Amino acid sequence: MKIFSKQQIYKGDQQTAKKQKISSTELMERAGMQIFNWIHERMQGAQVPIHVFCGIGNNGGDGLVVARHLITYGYSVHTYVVNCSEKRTEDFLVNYDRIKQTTKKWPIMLNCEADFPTIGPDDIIVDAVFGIGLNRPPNDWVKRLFQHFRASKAFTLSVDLPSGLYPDDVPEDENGVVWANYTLSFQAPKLVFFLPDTSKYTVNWEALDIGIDAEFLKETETEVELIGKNEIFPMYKPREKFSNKGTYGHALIIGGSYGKIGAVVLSGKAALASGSGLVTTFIPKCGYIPMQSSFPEAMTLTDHDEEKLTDISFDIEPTAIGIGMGMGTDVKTHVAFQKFLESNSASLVIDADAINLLSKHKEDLKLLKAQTVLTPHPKELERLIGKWKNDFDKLKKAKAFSKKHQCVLVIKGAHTITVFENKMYINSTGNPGLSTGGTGDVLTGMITGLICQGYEPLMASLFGVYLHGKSADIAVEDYGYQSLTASHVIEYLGKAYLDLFAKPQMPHDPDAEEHIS
Ligand SMILES: NC(=O)C1=CN([C@@H]2O[C@H](COP(=O)(O)OP(=O)(O)OC[C@H]3O[C@@H](n4cnc5c(N)ncnc54)[C@H](O)[C@@H]3O)[C@@H](O)[C@H]2O)[C@H](O)CC1
Ligand SMILES: [K+]
Repeated sequence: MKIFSKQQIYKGDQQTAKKQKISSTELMERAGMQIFNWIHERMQGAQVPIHVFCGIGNNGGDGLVVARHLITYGYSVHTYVVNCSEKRTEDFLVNYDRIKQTTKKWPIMLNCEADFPTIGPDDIIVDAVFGIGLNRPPNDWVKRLFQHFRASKAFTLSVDLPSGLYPDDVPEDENGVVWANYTLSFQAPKLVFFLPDTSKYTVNWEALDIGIDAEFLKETETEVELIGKNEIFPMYKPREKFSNKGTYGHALIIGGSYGKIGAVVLSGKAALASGSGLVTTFIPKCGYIPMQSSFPEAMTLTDHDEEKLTDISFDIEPTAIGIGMGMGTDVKTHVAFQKFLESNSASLVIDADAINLLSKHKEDLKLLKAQTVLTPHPKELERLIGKWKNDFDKLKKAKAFSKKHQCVLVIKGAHTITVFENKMYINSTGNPGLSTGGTGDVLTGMITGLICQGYEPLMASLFGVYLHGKSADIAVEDYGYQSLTASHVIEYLGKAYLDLFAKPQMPHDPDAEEHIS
């Protein structure tokens, strides 16, 4: 699913109005009507007080449309105008007139803290104060209004995005933002729903189809995409009938040190379970017996050093190599890694200590072949690209790094973001059960295994990250967040593959569109 920038959203509105020969007021009516339908479907006329807070821009206009329909359907509605500026938009004014013609209970003007209404914990707040047009922090009294919402504990439904959130920046003050239970976003979600700094402002989100011009949606190239089953399924490469283990490549997993052989076991098993035809592991000598006994499907090569990697040489021709898990950063290991990079010609996935070695010796980065995949967690990323001011700065730096070194950066997190040159892909699967040792090793193995089967490194990364999260989502049903382990993610990989063929995700299936951020 495409995630549009603020400028693209405004352009899409204009193009829609022009192509469909409707006014912007009619588009607002459609948007507000969708929100009303969503509420009405769930509330079925229940007489719970609904407080609709409207700003003075078009987000406020949407709020006035919602309030008008709620009033017409007999709900218990209190409408307020958050009077924070004199500059009302035209469509706000049209809808301000319309609501005054619908009810004698006109919207109440809020100008300062003394005007705040009492909101009960069982009431509902509709937050339509600011949308994507916010261009400066809200006034102090408006910030206090947002804190008043939060203190009330009422269910808060935000229109388009939680007020006080910019679509393309991080707010400086978390008290200046509405903390929503649910956000109904028009047409597509916003990038801020997925970033660590800003995802906390809405527990759930859903995108409502407001009929934006289909050609605009199809033709507009976005910088950001949300990756779900609809995007992943077309990438899937079916297994051929007349195939053998050689058809699906040979993965080589290089890593481990004394006490950290398990990381390579997990990675190798994940490469195999993702479908690689053959798997060889390359580890220090001390890991030979544990590896052979715990992972009989793998072939094993060893370094001549007992406890660490000092000389990465082998006489096999792997299709793809995953390197770094449990490897340590010993000086001798660094020399071996550097020599390996100089001579390697296979596709490469770099993880953990191999990333740390690259961060420590930035001159080695020039040894990376185009489309090398790096899979850092946030701390490893910081060592690699330097500190960032906020998530947007992080993404800017990550894009510059990817462009400079022509590599695929898989930034691991609650919503893993894969960056390649100027594009960013946000993963939609996974859960907090994945916050446990070894899951990163499993991901590296999976991406390596997918490259072995002929997936391009970027596709392998997107597919791997998706399947890894999906496997955890299925496994968590049996194990719960606390007990989920990296081994379960490998064990359930088959179910994650099968899920690709389960009931297709319908574009308008409400279950499919509800998301926890
Ligand atoms: N396709 C769609 O997504 C549609 C979206 N709609 C809604 O329109 C808003 C965007 O409306 P806009 O008028 O551009 O801005 P906002 O309502 O978000 O509000 C900002 C408003 O207020 C001024 N302003 C900005 N910052 C502040 C501030 N700190 N204090 C006071 N005033 C401020 C600014 O000048 C704006 O005028 C979008 O989110 C949707 O909700 C359409 O209704 C339908 C199509
Ligand atoms: K809002």
